[in-house]
Amino acid sequence: MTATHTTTSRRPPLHPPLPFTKMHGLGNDFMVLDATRQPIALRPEDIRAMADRHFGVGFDQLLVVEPGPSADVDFGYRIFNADGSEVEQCGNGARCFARFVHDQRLTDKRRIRVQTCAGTIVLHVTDTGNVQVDMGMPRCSPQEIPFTAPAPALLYPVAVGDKTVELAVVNMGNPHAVLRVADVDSAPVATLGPLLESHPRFPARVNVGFMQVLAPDRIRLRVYERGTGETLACGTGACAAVVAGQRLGWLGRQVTVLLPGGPLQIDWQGEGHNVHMQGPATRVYEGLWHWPEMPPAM
Ligand SMILES: N[C@@H](CCC[C@H](N)C(=O)O)C(=O)O
Repeated sequence: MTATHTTTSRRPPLHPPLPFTKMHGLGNDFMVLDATRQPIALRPEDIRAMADRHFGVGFDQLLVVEPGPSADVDFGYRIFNADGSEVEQCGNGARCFARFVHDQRLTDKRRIRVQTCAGTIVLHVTDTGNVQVDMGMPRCSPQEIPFTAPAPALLYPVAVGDKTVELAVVNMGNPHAVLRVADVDSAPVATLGPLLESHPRFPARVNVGFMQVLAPDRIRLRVYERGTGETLACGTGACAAVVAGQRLGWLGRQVTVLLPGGPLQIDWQGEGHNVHMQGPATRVYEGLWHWPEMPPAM
């Protein structure tokens, strides 16, 4: 999919409506487009218009299903945040992706290999309709996040305004910072989230997770997502929190992550292993996107 650039601010009047499916994974919601049957060209401003919760469809991320770019994968998967930025990975989106390609009869395979900007992931549709995702190997060195630090560590002090917070960093295809808090209900997600998201030590910006450890196999988590704001659930955020918590000795190998939208099961057998996630994927409705008339340039 390539962005189009035009010299006029008005779309051609007969631009056909675009079919889409609205889906969610534990309340992290998506507009899903099928670009396997027709090419779809969107500009960041189109995505922002679609994402608008009052004037558009409203979503946290836009997911685009594309033909597999090579013979060893079944599909391509592109992801855009509500602010129009393209991102490398989306865990809840991956589960909805699997459900979508089944519902649309694009494949009948139970094991689906998908190419993302961050590499290949493998999705497995279970008998119960849940989806298991092999999210690949986490990466934790500062340059892989990317994060500016003098040397690798498990926790980094980071100055934010007049405070210093301690955080772990994990790349799950996309960048995550994880902070441990005593109580997620009172955690400063709305204030610290955006400050860390755009902190100069994270040159590609970052998703910020606030984790409350209830037991070695149970955490609560809220995530302020890069390019979107706080969401009801973040799949890669859940994986990153479990990886960070396990490396720090706080968590075991199988953890239930309680997000505001519901629970995810995360399994990480430790260094050198891939992270596995399991959870639901829900179709909400099918719709047609009618291109808005753009206002004339002022
Ligand atoms: N909601 C997602 C993550 C989406 C991308 C993220 N906002 C980013 O910018 O990296 C998930 O479920 O993983």
